[in-house]
Amino acid sequence: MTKLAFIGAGNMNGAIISGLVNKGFSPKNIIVANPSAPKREALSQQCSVLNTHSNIEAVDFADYIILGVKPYLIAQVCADISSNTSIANKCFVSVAAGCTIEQIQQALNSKQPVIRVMPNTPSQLGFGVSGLFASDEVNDEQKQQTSELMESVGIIKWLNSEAGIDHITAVSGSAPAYFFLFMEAMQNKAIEYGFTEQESRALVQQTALGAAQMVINNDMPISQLRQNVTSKGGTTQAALTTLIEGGLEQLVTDAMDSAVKRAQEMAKE
Ligand SMILES: NC(=O)C1=CN([C@@H]2O[C@H](COP(=O)(O)OP(=O)(O)OC[C@H]3O[C@@H](n4cnc5c(N)ncnc54)[C@H](O)[C@@H]3O)[C@@H](O)[C@H]2O)C=CC1
Ligand SMILES: O=C(O)[C@@H]1CCC=N1
Repeated sequence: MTKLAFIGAGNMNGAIISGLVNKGFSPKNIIVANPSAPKREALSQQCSVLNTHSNIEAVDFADYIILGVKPYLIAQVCADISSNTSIANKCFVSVAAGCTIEQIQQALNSKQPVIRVMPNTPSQLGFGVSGLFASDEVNDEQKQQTSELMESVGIIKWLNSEAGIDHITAVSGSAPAYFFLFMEAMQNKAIEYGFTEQESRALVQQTALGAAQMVINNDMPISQLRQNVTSKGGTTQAALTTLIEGGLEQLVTDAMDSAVKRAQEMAKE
């Protein structure tokens, strides 16, 4: 059975672990490493996975090492692992934004198989999106197993180039936060109208869910779904005109370009 070591017990690794365990992946085959106890112990208790303070112990346990620390820590963590234990036959999977395969292999001091995955936090609920790109050293079995792993928490897309990871970061990795910001703004306005915080949240979340379900369950273009809500001269048209004249579409594309640019900058830092 495949054994997984998650390095870092934070938001993203936590979301993937929860998703995997919810889908029936055996928690006995998962270990999570984090230097400080509270997060790893909470995750370990919540998902019944093994935990350790030692990255080395976690690496020794597993075939796949999922690197889920902040990007600026990836090189340090990799260097520490490779100088303290054998990494032969281990496949490294990095979820870090703006951290290239070449940098990871350099830090590991070995042309190790490395797969970059750009997931998102809805993986926790099985609604994730992950972009994947593999180094030349990754074999078919490792590709297959990583596909199965990430497919168990959402949909996946193998990318043709490593640069595609930065694009999918803008499209889906960072994107739950765009929708959250939109929903926060709507919730705040609903509160201003006099709904309670709880009522406002319920109204906004159900509307967002309904809109996503409409997109999922219809073949028609999203623009058609929008038009179906928009009566000529009506309330929706008034609202959309405000959004469009305020530059929403340009803002969204600019925001996505900013995410790509930031990922590219991070790779140079
Ligand atoms: N949060 C998100 O939505 C997404 C995050 N990512 C990537 O996931 C990675 C982690 O991000 P988050 O989970 O948001 O951060 P986080 O801060 O929630 O988690 C990082 C964890 O690493 C632990 N840590 C620090 N030093 C360590 C070490 N030396 N060894 C082991 N663990 C250590 C921290 O204690 C923390 O629990 C980043 O590289 C980010 O680019 C990728 C896609 C989406
Ligand atoms: O904000 C970040 O840099 C990470 C990568 C995608 C989502 N969170």
